[in-house]
Amino acid sequence: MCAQEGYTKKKDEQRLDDIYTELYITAEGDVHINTQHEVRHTDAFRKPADTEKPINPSDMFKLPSGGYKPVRTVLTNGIAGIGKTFLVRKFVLDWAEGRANQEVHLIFPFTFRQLNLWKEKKLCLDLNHIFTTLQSSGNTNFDKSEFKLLFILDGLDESRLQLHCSTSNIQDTDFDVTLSTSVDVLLTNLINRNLLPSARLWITTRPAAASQIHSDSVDVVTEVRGFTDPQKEEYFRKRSRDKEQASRLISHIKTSRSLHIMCHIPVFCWITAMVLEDVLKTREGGKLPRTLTEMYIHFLVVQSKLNNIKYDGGAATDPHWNPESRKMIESLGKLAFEQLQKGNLIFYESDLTECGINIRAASVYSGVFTQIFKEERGLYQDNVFCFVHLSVQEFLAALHVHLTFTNFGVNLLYKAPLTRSGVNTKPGPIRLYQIAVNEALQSSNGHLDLFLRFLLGLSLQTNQTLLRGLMTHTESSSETNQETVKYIKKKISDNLSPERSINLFHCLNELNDCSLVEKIQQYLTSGRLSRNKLSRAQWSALGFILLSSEKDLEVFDLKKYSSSEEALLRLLPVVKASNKAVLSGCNLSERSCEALSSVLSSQSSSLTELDLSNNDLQDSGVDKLSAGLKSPHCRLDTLRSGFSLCLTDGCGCVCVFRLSGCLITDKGCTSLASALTSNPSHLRELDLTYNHPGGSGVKLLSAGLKDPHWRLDTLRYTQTTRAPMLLLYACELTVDTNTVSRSIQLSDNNRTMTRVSYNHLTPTAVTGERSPHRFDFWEQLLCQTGLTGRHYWEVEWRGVVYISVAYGGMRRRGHTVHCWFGRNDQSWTLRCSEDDCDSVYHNKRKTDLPSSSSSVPDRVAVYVDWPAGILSFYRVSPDTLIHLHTFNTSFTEPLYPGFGFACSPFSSVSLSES
Ligand SMILES: Nc1ncnc2c1ncn2[C@@H]1O[C@H](COP(=O)(O)OP(=O)(O)OP(=O)(O)O)[C@@H](O)[C@H]1O
Repeated sequence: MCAQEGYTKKKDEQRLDDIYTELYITAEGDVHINTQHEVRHTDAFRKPADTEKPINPSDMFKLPSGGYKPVRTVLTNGIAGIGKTFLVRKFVLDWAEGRANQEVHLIFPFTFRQLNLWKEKKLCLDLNHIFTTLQSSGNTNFDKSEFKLLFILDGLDESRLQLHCSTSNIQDTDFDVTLSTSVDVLLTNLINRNLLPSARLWITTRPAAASQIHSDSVDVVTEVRGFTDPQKEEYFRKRSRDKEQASRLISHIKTSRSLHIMCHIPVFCWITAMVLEDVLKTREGGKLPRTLTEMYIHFLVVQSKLNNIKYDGGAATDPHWNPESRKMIESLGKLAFEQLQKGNLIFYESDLTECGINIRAASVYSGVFTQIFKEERGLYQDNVFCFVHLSVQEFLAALHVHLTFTNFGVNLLYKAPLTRSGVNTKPGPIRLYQIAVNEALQSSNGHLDLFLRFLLGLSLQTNQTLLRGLMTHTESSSETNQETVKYIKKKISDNLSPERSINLFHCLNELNDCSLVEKIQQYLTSGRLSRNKLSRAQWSALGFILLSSEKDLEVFDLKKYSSSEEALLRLLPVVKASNKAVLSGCNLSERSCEALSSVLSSQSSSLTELDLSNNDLQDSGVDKLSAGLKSPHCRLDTLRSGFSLCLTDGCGCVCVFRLSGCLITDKGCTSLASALTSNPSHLRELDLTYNHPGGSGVKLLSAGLKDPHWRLDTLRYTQTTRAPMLLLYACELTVDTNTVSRSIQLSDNNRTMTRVSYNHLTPTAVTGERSPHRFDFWEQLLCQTGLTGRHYWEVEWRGVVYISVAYGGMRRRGHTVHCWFGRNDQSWTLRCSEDDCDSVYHNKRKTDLPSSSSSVPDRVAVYVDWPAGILSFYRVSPDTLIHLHTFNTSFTEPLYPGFGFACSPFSSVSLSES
């Protein structure tokens, strides 16, 4: 099988096997298509993979969860140019050559591009004939057939057919295969399982069009993610026979972070290879293209130059553009735009003629611009044409709109009535971009998304300069760009689907908008889009934008995106590219440590400072991190677990590793010591404050200090002591008697609260008049003053109690959970029973705590750092504090200390003297 990579005709004969580079493919844990419908949980989706495991292309029809349920329909998502079509071809080739999927007897590979040509034509499925020929038995019942069929439908986003597959109420109809019918009906029935339910079906699509198929019709969703770093290199090495040139190309790409990142998209690799081969020939170094638009402009210029030399006898030093090539780009642009608007990706001779392309010269055109415009033999032997890649059509279409606007003042997107002169009036460049944004947002299958990115990219002065000679004059103003940025941001704030918002982020990136990173942070923390609503693919798209944006990722602060493990795992490449990662208080667990360990041991990681404080990583997590520390690639030289900051030693490569409040004990220390023994040359400073390293852990590490092979010269391991807490932050609590439930008795000058049952109520129990502030069902109370600074208090308890803090607005009336500490988003609570503190609650979420020592008094300390969003609970032993749990959040209102009591009688809390 030959690869059509947009090569010249001769190179078209390249074998697919020779240039095919493995792609990174994953299984989606959820179906992010059809967000408006409930997601169907089949076995395939039920088990979200902990860490993404790549799928082997030949395993496309196996359940990612490893089950044995037969898979009928696989939907493969992937952004433009990520390699879906190549993957399909490779799959078919491997099957045809007997390398994989041999249980399939026949494969029918279709592209929607071809299928569109059959639109409105009546067809009779010739399966009858195929089957009777195949089956000597004469069995015509397809579903009882021993023959396994596979239908591949590539490029759903290119479909112009009327498919009715997006709803879940699919009617079961008997489908008569002997009758002729339209291709739309055939495909609808095939996808909806009415036709050939036992045949396999593989559909590929760009993500925005995936919603055309309801999740009920899909068993497994996979995603093509493009190339990993090693795969990128492999691509360039395979492509170029000249090893030295390949190496130069690779190291050149690595000099630009954004270019290197963009090269995870294969089509971008292809274009980059062509542009850089030219750049490297003509000049060393120079500024490398950074954005998609920039790269495609270079691509166009290189093509024009090559063709001038090849066909017009020109020289390399000639101007890039001459009247013929200008005219040709104008015609091709017109064709690209007009057909894109109609949704056509394949054109007939008449389409070419309409755009001023002389049909007799078409072959010359395709020869001249082989890599842009390709002639294909149609199904009915008509000559049909298409661009070598859809993205090239999208780019030329945007260029056409841009050139028509700057050269002639005509806004092709403006749909107002024509003026007397027959052209649309020009409502100004700002309007042009606004209309383009609106049009792209209105498209149901996202067919204008990439077009919009290119159009906005072309509005930049720097990009227009690259097109000198093609444009009669440039038209760019920073005011227009700012207005457009503002408009896009406003649109992002509207309730858009994640796919749409992500495309708008790409647009901001094309416009070099420096507030892009903040906008993404805002978008995620605003709560409009919770982490649960984002699919893996969408997270990785955001990560990609962050990485390719201009803004330096010096410090990556996870909290600014989402304080969650999910977010960390999805944004791991961003962590890897940052110098410092602040991951404190993000609810991370051992799972994150495993992933971070791989970052630490990665050769390409830039990470030199890592803050993991206030996460319950425990010893098992530290064990995982230690594995990363052992790696010879680890650049870490300071491992820190205290609140204090580590200073760099001026020799670069200093990594601050904070593990404060991470519940590390002797065991964790042993892992760290073992990591340092096998790789002693990096870690210079180790700070284990606010953990519980215990005597033996400290002893092990202290011994390392004296070991001449260890680089470690500072070890900190202080336990949290009470004295400074009491001294600095102690606060006096006063019960707010208006809030006290009627089953609570106050005594000892209101410093002791005891839960009593109604029949034990004494005159000293609260009997005050009905107060709207009183808890009328739950046996709870609040204290008087709302706290907004740093505060520390201690209480002693008996029985079962809830030591809490709450916002003043927490509801008091009724027996709903809204009034119960910890069961709403207005309060946080620690549950202590008999002589242990076993769990914490917030917003109905319960976290179990490991058993704390029962040999210490029944006394609990609470520390609130309101500005930092920290709420910590400790057990109090005579002079140290044993950390129980820390909530990390952003407090939005003053916090009122409170206490709740369970039904066990005579539970009590006493406030300690400060
Ligand atoms: N596995 C691969 N090995 C080598 N080159 C690849 C590979 N995958 C893609 N390419 C290159 O990228 C180009 C685009 O790939 P392909 O057409 O498969 O993308 P696509 O995902 O189908 O894009 P679209 O959604 O825009 O149709 C190919 O023409 C080829 O040059």
